[in-house]
Amino acid sequence: MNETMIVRGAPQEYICHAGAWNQLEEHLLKRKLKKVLILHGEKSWQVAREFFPELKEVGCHFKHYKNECTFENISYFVEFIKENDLDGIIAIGGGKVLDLGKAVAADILIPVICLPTLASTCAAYTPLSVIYNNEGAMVDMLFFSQSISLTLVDPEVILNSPKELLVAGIGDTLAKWYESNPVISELSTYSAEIAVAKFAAKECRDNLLMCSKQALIDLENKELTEDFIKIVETNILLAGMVGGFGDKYGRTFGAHSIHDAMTYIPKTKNYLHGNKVAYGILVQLIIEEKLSEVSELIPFYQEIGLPYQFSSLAITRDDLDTIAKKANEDPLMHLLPCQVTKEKIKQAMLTLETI
Ligand SMILES: NC(=O)c1ccc[n+]([C@@H]2O[C@H](COP(=O)([O-])OP(=O)(O)OC[C@H]3O[C@@H](n4cnc5c(N)ncnc54)[C@H](O)[C@@H]3O)[C@@H](O)[C@H]2O)c1
Ligand SMILES: [Zn+2]
Repeated sequence: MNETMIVRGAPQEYICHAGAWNQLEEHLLKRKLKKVLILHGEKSWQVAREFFPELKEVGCHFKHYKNECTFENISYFVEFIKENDLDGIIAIGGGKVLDLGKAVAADILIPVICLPTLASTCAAYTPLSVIYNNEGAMVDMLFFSQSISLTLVDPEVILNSPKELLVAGIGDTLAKWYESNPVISELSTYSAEIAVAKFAAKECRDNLLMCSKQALIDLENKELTEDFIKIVETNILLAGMVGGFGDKYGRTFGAHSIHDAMTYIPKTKNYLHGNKVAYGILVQLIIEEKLSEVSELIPFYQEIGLPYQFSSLAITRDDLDTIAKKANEDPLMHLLPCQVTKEKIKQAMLTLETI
């Protein structure tokens, strides 16, 4: 293997423990930040505000964002920061608000501090943002040359998040292994970067299969346990490492191609990203003729409530041709080391229905 790979960094500092947010002001002062924008979502702030520490020496401008992480929102907050002469951003909430905070900070090269309120994505780890338009369609993905300055994960805050978002995060993170492994396995030798990505992807799968059930019970009982913290860190930190180190070998392949194709069926809009990706993992495994892995995963899906049949995602047989066609048009689908056709994709979805 002789190709250039880019390792995209972790946050400059990543700290995860109960009460981690309480040291926020110390971290701001260490960074010589004096006046910051506190960017938050609406629903997430209802949960986050009771955990957010009082800042005595640092000036704060609280603003909540609306809609999506759009280019318009990025420009709006860039201007707001310039007008108010602010020197840093604290982004609090789910993946969308963290992505917005990172994109604004990267545009004017000021530090961004991420305080996740969900463990549904690795957005609190990665130096990249997914950009949408106002209608909610994804339009771009921006990679930044600056890392997040600090990620403060307080698992106690995440213990107050909705169960279905953690389940979806588990589905999305599970794909890290099932998508990267077939592509990495094709390489006769691989670099140190890919070795780290592969290790992280395997840890993701092993932790999720081992600890998810208990972590979801703990979430329901609001009990901060080792299993719960393990799942939080798996979805945020380990998931981020797969893409961060694996570069194009750690990105999204088959399962996400199925997900993306499903987004062309409007009635699936209300189903969470991670749920559709989880379904896509099973379709991908059938295309790869790994039926024993499908049989191993289905009891896990049943246990934690991930969908394994298209009917659970409001899809009917009439939609299968569209999904198969769209997925087959995605070049990433064809990075899988087996022949993929639209007939094979459709047949995989039909086979899954019978398992
Ligand atoms: N940058 C990256 O590396 C990366 C990776 C994966 C996904 N993403 C992006 O992340 C976004 C998805 O993120 P998400 O799944 O976190 O969803 P989200 O940010 O849309 O949040 C989902 C909903 O949950 C609410 N919420 C947040 N915290 C809450 C809490 N504690 N309690 C109750 N409600 C709460 C939010 O207000 C929102 O309504 C997408 O835009 C996706 O493209 C980015
Ligand atoms: Zn995903």
